[in-house]
Amino acid sequence: MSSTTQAIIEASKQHPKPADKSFGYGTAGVIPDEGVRNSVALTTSPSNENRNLLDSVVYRVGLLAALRSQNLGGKTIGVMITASHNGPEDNGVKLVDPMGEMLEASWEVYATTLANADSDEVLAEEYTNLAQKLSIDIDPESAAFVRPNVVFARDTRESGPALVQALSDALEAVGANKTDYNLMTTPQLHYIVRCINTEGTPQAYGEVSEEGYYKKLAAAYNKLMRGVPSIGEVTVDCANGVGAPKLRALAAEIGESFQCNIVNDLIDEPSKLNSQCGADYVKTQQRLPPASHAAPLARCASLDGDADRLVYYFNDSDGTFRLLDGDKIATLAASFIGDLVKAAGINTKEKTDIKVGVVQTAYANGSSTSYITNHLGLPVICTPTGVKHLHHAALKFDCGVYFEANGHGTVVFSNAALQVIAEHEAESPAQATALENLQALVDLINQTVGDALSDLLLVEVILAHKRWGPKEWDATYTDLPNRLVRVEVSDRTVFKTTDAERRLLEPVGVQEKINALVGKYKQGRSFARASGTEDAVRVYSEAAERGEAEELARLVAEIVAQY
Ligand SMILES: CC(=O)N[C@H]1[C@@H](OP(=O)(O)O)O[C@H](CO)[C@@H](O)[C@@H]1O
Ligand SMILES: [Mg+2]
Repeated sequence: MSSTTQAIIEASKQHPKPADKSFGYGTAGVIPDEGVRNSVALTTSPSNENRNLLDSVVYRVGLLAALRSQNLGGKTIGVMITASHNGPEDNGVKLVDPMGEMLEASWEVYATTLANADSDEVLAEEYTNLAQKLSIDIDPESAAFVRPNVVFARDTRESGPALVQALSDALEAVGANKTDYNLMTTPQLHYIVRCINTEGTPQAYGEVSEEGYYKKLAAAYNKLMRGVPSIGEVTVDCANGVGAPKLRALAAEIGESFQCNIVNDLIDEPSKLNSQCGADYVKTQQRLPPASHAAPLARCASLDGDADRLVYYFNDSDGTFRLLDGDKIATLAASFIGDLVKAAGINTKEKTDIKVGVVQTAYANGSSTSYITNHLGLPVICTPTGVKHLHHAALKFDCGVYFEANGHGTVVFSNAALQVIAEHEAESPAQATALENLQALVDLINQTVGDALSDLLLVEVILAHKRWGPKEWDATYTDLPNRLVRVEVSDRTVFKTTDAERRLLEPVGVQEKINALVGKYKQGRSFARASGTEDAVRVYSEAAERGEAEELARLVAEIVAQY
């Protein structure tokens, strides 16, 4: 047995895997998937149970992060400890690949294999097998040994520090270089990883530090706001999570051109995380967080617990709540960028065409899809749920705008587009201004992953440029009434979909029944798919009238419930 495997076994004894538990990789690229966490949270001593459960998972993910780094010649890999918008007693861990993307999908199975190894010895064996399969030399004494580089951070959850210890123990066992970035938002860690791996290259993404992140965003924001009158304060609900101190630091760096009123910033009270606040609360409850006391027509936004989701909303003059979700953010961003590209004169020259496109999931409101296609004249791609799918599809465009309806998304530019934007020569002062704005926009947007802080600044810039309040933004198109229902079934795995999850292949015959129902409703659309994060099937429906959308959802849910 090598000294490394011996060290792995020794350290693993401090982080034993709970018997009778198995772990999976969820839709969000988190292990364990949210279903496992949530079911654990129901036990009598939730936080202790959770901590024990995840301890072994995080230790093993640490081993995998090191292997991933070695497999990529020593490139730096990121590990983020967070459970996002979920309850404070939950936690999870995600890996970040070198360019700041989520872990390549083919590696998810390795994560699952290591996480589920039954004993310390089996774990060491699986680790060795994996290293062999990937031709990685794991002996630090060997000449071919590549020292792994791993950086990590956590959100504000109480279980975070103990899990960081588990991670750290794994990295030490395999002789990795490690840097602890302590508290960070998920997108900040993605930024750091990309900066490290591109440092000193023509693609250098920014200064490798949290300050560097603030400086980059602040400079871009201030450039875009030059000569643009302020549209006043935005109220931001930070879900009582890590986004609060980070937004405050960002706002301080920007200065007076960005006015925000931060609410729900109690990070010293961990039980308040995502409780009665945050992007998920607002989206699912369709109401203001009780702590926000916004005046009618005042702009409000909510982040989630790790600040990678953003939704906007306002109360109309008559008091009705209006949500400006990820679809509205995507359409706003796509139209603004499309206009800038045109105004910069880029698309008039055949060779330097920049094709802007939008990526959505089946949960995007049908009205948003029609608006993008018919009004903005831009192509739309629909992918399965989960940002890893959207991000991948967005890379097919020169400029790909992707958002899930729940507010997770960003804009990605291809290298060719970046080059055109950097080198294009403006032919008039108006073109020059548009071009400068486009160049600043590239810096303002966190292209590694959906980033609530970066997206917030993006929306603020666009609204200021358009001189729009939330009502004008909301008026761009009217959402079709819709309904999302959660149906508990005995085995959700029997629901198999195709066509970006919009149609069921199995159980056989169910799709035909859904089709027959949908046909009866004006502008009706409905689909059912197994959730990747909860033990349930989700049914979505929309139709021209509220009552019809509700009825359609109920009837489709009844069909699903029979299985
Ligand atoms: C309808 C819906 O909102 N689904 C969410 C939810 O996935 P499900 O697979 O539907 O449970 O959690 C994912 C992770 O946060 C998120 O990416 C996705 O949008
Ligand atoms: Mg999140």
